Amino acid sequence: MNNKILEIENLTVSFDGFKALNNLNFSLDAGELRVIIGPNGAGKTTFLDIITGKVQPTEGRVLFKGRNLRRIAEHKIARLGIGRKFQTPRVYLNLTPRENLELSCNRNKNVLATLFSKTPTSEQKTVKGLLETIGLDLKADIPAQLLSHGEKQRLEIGMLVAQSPDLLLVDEPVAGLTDEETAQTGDLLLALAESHSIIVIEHDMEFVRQIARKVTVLHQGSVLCEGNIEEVQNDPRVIEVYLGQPTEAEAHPVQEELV
Ligand SMILES: Nc1ncnc2c1ncn2[C@@H]1O[C@H](COP(=O)(O)OP(=O)(O)OP(=O)(O)O)[C@@H](O)[C@H]1O
Repeated sequence: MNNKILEIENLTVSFDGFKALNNLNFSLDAGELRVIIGPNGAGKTTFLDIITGKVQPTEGRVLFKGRNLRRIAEHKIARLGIGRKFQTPRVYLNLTPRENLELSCNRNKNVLATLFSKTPTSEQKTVKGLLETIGLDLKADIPAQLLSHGEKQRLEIGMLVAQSPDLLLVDEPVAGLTDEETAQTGDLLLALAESHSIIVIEHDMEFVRQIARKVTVLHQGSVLCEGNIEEVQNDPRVIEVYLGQPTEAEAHPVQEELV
């Protein structure tokens, strides 16, 4: 039986002739947590854009649970079970964490209906469990604008999980977080990995070390290498890619960590 939740075959994405992704092949097992790293411009964001249907392949294909995603609209792909967390938190700041999660649990209702109708018991349980999972049970009823950046990030991850996606795509979840918040986010992703397939894009190598089992390195739109964190860090091609771009080291400490 094929236990791949995601298969990407010979994928090329050209923007006016420039190949942001170049004959890329990638697969993810159901239940796997994968971290993707790579220097600026390697194609990481485009890689996520292709999976969510924001960008269409020029060549090649993306299969999600065996289904070709070509020409399926973004919102329909989301409904098929792919959830994406962007870098900047997108929570309703005037609502509480509990209300934000209730809204996400029931996307069919609008904001007013969610706030003024009685929440079914099953949903209350889900929200309670999620608040505990994301470590916001004690701050469940204060406006989200009073949360720290890290707490907002965890809330948004919770909102994503509330929609019950099979595959979670998480883009740089610890950018701008303190060390403590970074560790908490890592613990949260590890907990979620027990019941979800997750792809995380990240530059922070300390964080990558905390959560990574298998790492994929992208470079110039293709997979440069894959392996566990030690294999990847010691791979001469990876060292070369990061060493060859001294200005990148200033932008992202990952390169300094690797050398
Ligand atoms: N819409 C677009 N039109 C033209 N070029 C684009 C477009 N989107 C991305 N690119 C180019 O494709 C390449 C890959 O970009 P992408 O944003 O996917 O890289 P990245 O690995 O996410 O980089 P970063 O770490 O800086 O976010 C870059 O050279 C970028 O300039």
